[in-house]
Amino acid sequence: MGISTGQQYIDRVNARRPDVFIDGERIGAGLADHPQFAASVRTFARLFDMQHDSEHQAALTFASPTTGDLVSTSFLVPRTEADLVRRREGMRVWATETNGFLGRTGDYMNSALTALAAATSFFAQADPVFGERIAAYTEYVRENDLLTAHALIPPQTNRAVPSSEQGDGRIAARVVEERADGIVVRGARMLATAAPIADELLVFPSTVLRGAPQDAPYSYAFAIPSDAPGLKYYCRTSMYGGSGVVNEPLAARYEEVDALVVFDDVFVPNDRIFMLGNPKVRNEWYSATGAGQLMTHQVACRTLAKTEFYLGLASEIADAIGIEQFQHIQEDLGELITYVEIERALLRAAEADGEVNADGVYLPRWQTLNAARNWFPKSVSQRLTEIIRKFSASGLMSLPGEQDLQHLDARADLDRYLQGARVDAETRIRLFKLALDASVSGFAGRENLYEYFFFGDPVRMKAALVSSYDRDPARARVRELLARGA
Ligand SMILES: Cc1cc2nc3c(=O)[nH]c(=O)nc-3n(C[C@H](O)[C@H](O)[C@H](O)COP(=O)(O)OP(=O)(O)OC[C@H]3O[C@@H](n4cnc5c(N)ncnc54)[C@H](O)[C@@H]3O)c2cc1C
Repeated sequence: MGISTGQQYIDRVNARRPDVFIDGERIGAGLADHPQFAASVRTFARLFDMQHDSEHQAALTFASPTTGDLVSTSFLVPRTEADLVRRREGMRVWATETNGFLGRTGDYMNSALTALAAATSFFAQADPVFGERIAAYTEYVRENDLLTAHALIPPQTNRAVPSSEQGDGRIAARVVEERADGIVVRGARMLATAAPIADELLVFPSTVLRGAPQDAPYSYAFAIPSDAPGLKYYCRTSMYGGSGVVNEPLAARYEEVDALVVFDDVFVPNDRIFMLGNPKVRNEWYSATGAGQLMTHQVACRTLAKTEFYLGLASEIADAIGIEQFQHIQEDLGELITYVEIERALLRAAEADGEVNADGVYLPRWQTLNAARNWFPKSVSQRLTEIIRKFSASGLMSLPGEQDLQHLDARADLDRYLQGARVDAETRIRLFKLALDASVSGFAGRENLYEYFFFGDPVRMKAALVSSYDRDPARARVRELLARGA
């Protein structure tokens, strides 16, 4: 079958029966038409359609190795640097279309699946059958062009103790029964973005939490359809207020729902279980399989597109209200340019310095990507919004609604008093509404939080960076200098 159209994706969303709670309503079907989900579904549908667009098809697709049908480039197993570049070209198209605001485009988890499906030696440590299952599952997702969401971390009840000790061990999702044909899972996972409108939910290990031997019931990796019986989603209130693309230009397009996921005795058949028990092997799920590398490569493409967007937005604002000549404004514009160029350089360096692993997969250089994923959340992402607020100042609040512009009694005042240095009032209002949605609105606040915690807790990620980085050569040079004679 190969690549889906947007309509096929919408039909799938409407055909499913997920158990979804939002704002006091329990929705059992028809999510694509529901006001809380319709906008995000439309955006994802547009991404599916782009795969059929002659302008983008060469970048977004390749011929399936099993059927010859066109499938997403995010499933291309990189064997050479050129393959990695090809993957990046595909990811760049979607990241540019969504300006980096949509974190759950299909290529993110497709990248993880691609690496896991090729990680034969990793799965051989536990049981090769897990490797065979995830390869078959990845082929299923690839050939049917399914959208996957993921849930990785246990609820935040008490971070001072492991999952096995939270609420008598009855809070975090755990295996409560092992049957001949599969497992039964009960409990919760903290958050899954876009899960109610995805086709499949991947319930994989956390990127930062490490399992100890007593965590065996909490140690697993599996996939289920997003409307599997017993699965429930408790969604947060939407960040999109429903007032249209002029008033909420980003939220109206890129709001992704986030949801607490509850497993009420969910049955997972054997062919969808990719790891069971074995916390030690599970701890290396991302690092020893290449999944961490391919996922981070996708994220680095996305965050580059986002940083470029903020550079464009800051430049438009500076020009619109005549502040570009001030030195501190130029300093910030220079900072944004530097971010864009460093991010681009990190991506290229990771690709160029990649290596072929034991399974013959050419992976981007981890140390470079690890630096990128530690650097962006704390140093770059928070500055993007801060710079827009600083440039825009009260312009972010002096913003009448779209309807006021149409009011005959108001129009003359608004045209006069809200014009910019080089733009008319209507253009300026639209630009500043975009700035508001990019820096101050609920949508912007959620994006800030998202980027900060995207890969996990930045504090523990930094600790992992330090412990995994080979500092010996640098330390040896210091010792050598100290030992030198005159
Ligand atoms: C908008 C958004 C979307 C998300 N989407 C998804 C998704 O689709 N799928 C998914 O699986 N996850 C998702 N997440 C969750 C994300 O992975 C987590 O936010 C991240 O891993 C941090 O975990 P936490 O939120 O539970 O924070 P916690 O671990 O509870 O941390 C809270 C605070 O306590 C500190 N802390 C806690 N424990 C320790 C410790 N042992 N050592 C030092 N400091 C500690 C942290 O530094 C932090 O400051 C999303 C998060 C956000 C904000």
